[in-house]
Amino acid sequence: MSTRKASLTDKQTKNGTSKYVLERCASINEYYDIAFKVMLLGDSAVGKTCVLVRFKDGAFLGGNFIATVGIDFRNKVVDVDNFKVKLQIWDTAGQERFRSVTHAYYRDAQGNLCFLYSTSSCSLCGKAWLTEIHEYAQKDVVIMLLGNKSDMAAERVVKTEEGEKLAKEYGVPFMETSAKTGVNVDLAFHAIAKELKHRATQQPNEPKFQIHDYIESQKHKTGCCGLM
Ligand SMILES: Nc1nc2c(ncn2[C@@H]2O[C@H](COP(=O)(O)OP(=O)(O)OP(=O)(O)O)[C@@H](O)[C@H]2O)c(=O)[nH]1
Repeated sequence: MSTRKASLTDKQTKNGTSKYVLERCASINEYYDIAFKVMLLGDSAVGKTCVLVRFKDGAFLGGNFIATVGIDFRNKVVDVDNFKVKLQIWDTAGQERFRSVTHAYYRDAQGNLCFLYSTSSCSLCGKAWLTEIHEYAQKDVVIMLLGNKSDMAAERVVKTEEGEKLAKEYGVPFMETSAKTGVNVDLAFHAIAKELKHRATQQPNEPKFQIHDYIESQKHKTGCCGLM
């Protein structure tokens, strides 16, 4: 975890009044209070890159599938209870041949989003990834299980209940996402950001943040599509 504040500079406006302006570069993403690293894990083609692009740019990468080579990352700053939380999100390659590259990044990540594939019969893939997280990641890493491609109802093989059962077995939250429609994508990242921020700033007498309850309350509040 690292923290940084953009510097405040006292500047004169045209009418002589002074006001604070944030000194920052071209991107608003430069300013944040606290930062965390989050890894996206799962088999090749489950949709890790597409979910990340949906969250970062609000767009869907359709068309030809181009597999990630090694590892890539993107940053996004989200608002959590008046805190600017920067998520540095590592998009890992799902292909087996890059596994040793991925292993090297586990120890620095505070959050892991583990992807299931709702349209593949590989319901046990999620289990393999969760086992791997327990082997390589920090002990207190925040984990979430996602069933992506929920929009492909006709091709669905893994049932919602199977994802829920697996998540319950490992004591982690579960939700179904779609990079195509955007369903629950923002909610997944916001929930992770909120949990990480609470853990980092929680006062001894403050109640623990309940990520499961938060997800359920937001799902109901926002209907089909997660946080707007
Ligand atoms: N219908 C639908 N297609 C999706 C969704 N997410 C991803 N795809 C498609 O699935 C394919 C694989 O998506 P990627 O995001 O590249 O998969 P990945 O998990 O990053 O794969 P690797 O880089 O090999 O690990 C692409 O053709 C996407 O367009 C989704 O939610 N719905």
